[in-house]
Amino acid sequence: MIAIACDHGGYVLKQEILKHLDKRGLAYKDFGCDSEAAVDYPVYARKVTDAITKGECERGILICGTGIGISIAANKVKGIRAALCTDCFAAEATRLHNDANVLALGGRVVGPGLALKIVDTFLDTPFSQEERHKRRISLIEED
Ligand SMILES: O=C[C@H](O)[C@H](O)[C@H](O)COP(=O)(O)O
Repeated sequence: MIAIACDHGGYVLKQEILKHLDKRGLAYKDFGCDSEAAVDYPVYARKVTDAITKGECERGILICGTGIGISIAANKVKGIRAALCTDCFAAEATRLHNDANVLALGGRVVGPGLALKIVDTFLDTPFSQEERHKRRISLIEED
């Protein structure tokens, strides 16, 4: 199950991503927002990180205007590894190396064509399971 949320700056791109997930038959929970009316991105980041930390969802997608604020907010939560990606190389690498569990996108940065490729790359790439990457992720998780 994929948790997805956005602020007003990511709303239009989120609609494209939802259509794409529907086409692919992938299950998701949409935690809002539901229009282009201004909202506060930390609130929506928390909805997705809660769904992941509670075990309701395995992966998350967060979208704000730049992807920056919403990824900063998400990364404050222990166990969340949110990666802001603007290309497919980064999306693949962050799954292989960081086992990122949240993809952050900037609705004012990437167009829908590229964004959907980034989403597919993120969702379809497994963690490499290599020891050096596991060790580094453990170090991140230490307090
Ligand atoms: O990092 C923050 C996000 O990009 C927000 O989407 C952005 O700051 C919202 O800006 P505004 O309130 O001017 O639409």
